[in-house]
Amino acid sequence: MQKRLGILTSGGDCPGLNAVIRAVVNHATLTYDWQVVGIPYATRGLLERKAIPLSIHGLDLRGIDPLLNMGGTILGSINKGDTLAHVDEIVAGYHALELDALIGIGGDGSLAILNQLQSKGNWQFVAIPKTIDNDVCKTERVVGFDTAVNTIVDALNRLTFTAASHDRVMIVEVMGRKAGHLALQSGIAGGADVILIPEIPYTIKGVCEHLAELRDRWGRRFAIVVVAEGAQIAADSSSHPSCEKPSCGMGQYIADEIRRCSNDQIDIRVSVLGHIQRGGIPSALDRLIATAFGKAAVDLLADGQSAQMVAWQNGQVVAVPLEAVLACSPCLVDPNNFLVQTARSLSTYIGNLTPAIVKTQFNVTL
Ligand SMILES: Nc1ncnc2c1ncn2[C@@H]1O[C@H](COP(=O)(O)OP(=O)(O)O)[C@@H](O)[C@H]1O
Ligand SMILES: O=P(O)(O)OC[C@H]1O[C@](O)(COP(=O)(O)O)[C@@H](O)[C@@H]1O
Ligand SMILES: [Mg+2]
Repeated sequence: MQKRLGILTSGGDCPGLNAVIRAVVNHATLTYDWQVVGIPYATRGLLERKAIPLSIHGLDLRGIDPLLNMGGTILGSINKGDTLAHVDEIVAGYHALELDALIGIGGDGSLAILNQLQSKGNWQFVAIPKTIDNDVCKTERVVGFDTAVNTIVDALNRLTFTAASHDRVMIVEVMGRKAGHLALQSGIAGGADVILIPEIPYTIKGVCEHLAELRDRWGRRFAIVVVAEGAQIAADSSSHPSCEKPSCGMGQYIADEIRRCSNDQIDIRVSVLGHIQRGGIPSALDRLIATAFGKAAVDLLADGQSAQMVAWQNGQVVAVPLEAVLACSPCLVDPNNFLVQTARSLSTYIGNLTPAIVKTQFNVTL
């Protein structure tokens, strides 16, 4: 019997979502002869009982398929709303739309919501991880992260030479309220001198001493500081911004503090990259991950499986129970991991690793 498969995108958008949709529609249609419908605006589409038929030729009637390299999501997405107050209606929406199965593409927050709905509704459901925060656990790769890292590195490339030309310190604020993967990986790849992430508290003294050392010992009169929007200061400080929402002013705060500790002797500029990090054409790697994940999700449904997430592990795409993923998400940067050590090996300042942090957050001994 022909299956009717729904697909939705949930949470913050990221590059590569349309490439997933393309892969799912193609594989489900061509290999299994299923009908695929898109559910607009995530769970809101289920609530409002909306489904859009999706064809393998994408949007263009001349047969051009723009989905592989188009940013955003043609289905729309939401990352706010009282979804869990409408569980029964959303669950009923799946059945009213006569879906036989659903693929949900989302980050840790979306997957937690979708998991509750699927277990209540007895849906056949498979998840595909996407997030520029890279904080979904049990998978080495997610859709969207690689493009966001490349976007930041591109910005760092540009900022380095203008910083050097004017002997300036450039502060670059990137996304990441709780997870610092984006700041850490782009900071290393972009040659940052200072990387501040939520998982490893920093001190202003540490930042200022490092900038002074660069100048006095190595003759470097410019520097690049990458700061995650949710970076944490080590000592309690009433003036330190907390990041409950995007654009919390972390870059500006650090700029003001460096000015203070240098007696205004350092020329500083701040760039807040903001939603530029979420947009753009997906990288080749993100298209590859998106396509492999889309195919694998369809195969899992064809195999009768449910409540699973497709994951990239040891170079293979595998299925992991959604419950197991949610039990350990969000996945934060382990302050002792090899990338942190790599940054330290270049004498990048990356905060102060204390035994207490390692013990309380990650339960490992120094
Ligand atoms: N269907 C939804 N309804 C309401 N809020 C949602 C929904 N999906 C996700 N969210 C919220 O949006 C935020 C981001 O979602 P998430 O899936 O983690 O995406 P990402 O981290 O990639 O931006 C989370 O706080 C989550 O709870
Ligand atoms: O698009 P919005 O609503 O401004 O959200 C921006 C936030 O989305 C994210 O990409 C995902 O964050 P969460 O999963 O923690 O909600 C953050 O890095 C960023 O702070
Ligand atoms: Mg998230």
